[in-house]
Amino acid sequence: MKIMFFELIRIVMMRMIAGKRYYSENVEKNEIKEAKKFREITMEISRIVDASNMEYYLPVLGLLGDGRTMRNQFLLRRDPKTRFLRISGTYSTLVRVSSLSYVIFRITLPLPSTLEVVLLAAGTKTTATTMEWALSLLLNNPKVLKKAKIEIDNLVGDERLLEESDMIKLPYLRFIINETLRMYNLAPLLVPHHSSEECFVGGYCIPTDTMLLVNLWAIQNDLEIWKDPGKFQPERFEDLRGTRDGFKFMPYGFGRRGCPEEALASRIIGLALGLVIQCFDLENFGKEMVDMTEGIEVSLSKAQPLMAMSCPRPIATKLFSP
Ligand code: HEM
Repeated sequence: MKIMFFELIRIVMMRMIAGKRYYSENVEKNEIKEAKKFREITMEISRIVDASNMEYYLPVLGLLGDGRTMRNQFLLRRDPKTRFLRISGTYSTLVRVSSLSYVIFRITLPLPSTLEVVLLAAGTKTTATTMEWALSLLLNNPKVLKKAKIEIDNLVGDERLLEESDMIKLPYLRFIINETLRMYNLAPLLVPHHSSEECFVGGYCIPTDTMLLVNLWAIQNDLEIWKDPGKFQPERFEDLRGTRDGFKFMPYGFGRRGCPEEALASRIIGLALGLVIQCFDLENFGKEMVDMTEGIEVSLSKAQPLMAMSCPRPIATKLFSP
């Protein structure tokens, strides 16, 4: 499941950034090599984002250069004629009008932008791994999974697939995603913040130029705020008015430096997870519960990738049969 969710997100991100899929079944042969390289690089980006950087402690090491330079050169290659971002192969005319790369290029001309790399770094692992956690939790809680299935079936029926516009009418699916983000947030310490001037936080004086970490995990699992925080109970979100109700739940951070793609991420996760639930009967691989051990990276990922057994439901057979 981990591989599939990552592949899906890479495709969505590249459609957004470059205006085309990074890989599909009918790509030309010479593009396959580039697609593989791109996949390796996005995996490397995740590793780098998660790792401590020796350069922070010994700045002189920066002079030696590292894989990031190579990565950025590859990702930021632009077509010499059009100057559009080149990730894999040539571009269709669609790219010229609809890709983020085009918009950024128009704004930042003539400087190459690293925003695309930032989006890949910030958006790929967060979204894919949240889906993996959510599905792991559902497999360990079959009653919740059944309830989600009933909600989707009642709304959508068996003649069509779930669509983005349905999301607003599926509160239980939304509660499941919220509960996943409460328990397993990919950014348990958010992103380090920095005080540009002296300020007060919780009564403490924070001098200028201080790095501030917010322990989001502690807030979202605080026994004084949440009843049985270790239990997966999507229903608890029924009583929560507004997502950030008193700042006890803020999986995407808050304020000017909060995640700019909260709406995009929740739509992608909702739609992808909803479609998996709608189209497949899923079971644990083996008799044991899914292993929920957390990895050791800075971002909260699973130590063991999720494996699941899936059987297409009648709706999938009906809609996908040739
Ligand atoms: C489940 C999915 C996601 C989660 C949980 C998440 C969470 C976060 C968090 C906690 C922050 C830091 C906020 C803070 O420190 O106050 C952040 C920042 C950011 N996120 Fe997301 N994010 C997700 C998906 C995405 C996606 C899909 C994209 C892009 C396509 C994205 C782009 C960014 C960027 C660019 C920033 C930095 C914003 C800044 O520093 O001003 N994120 N995200």
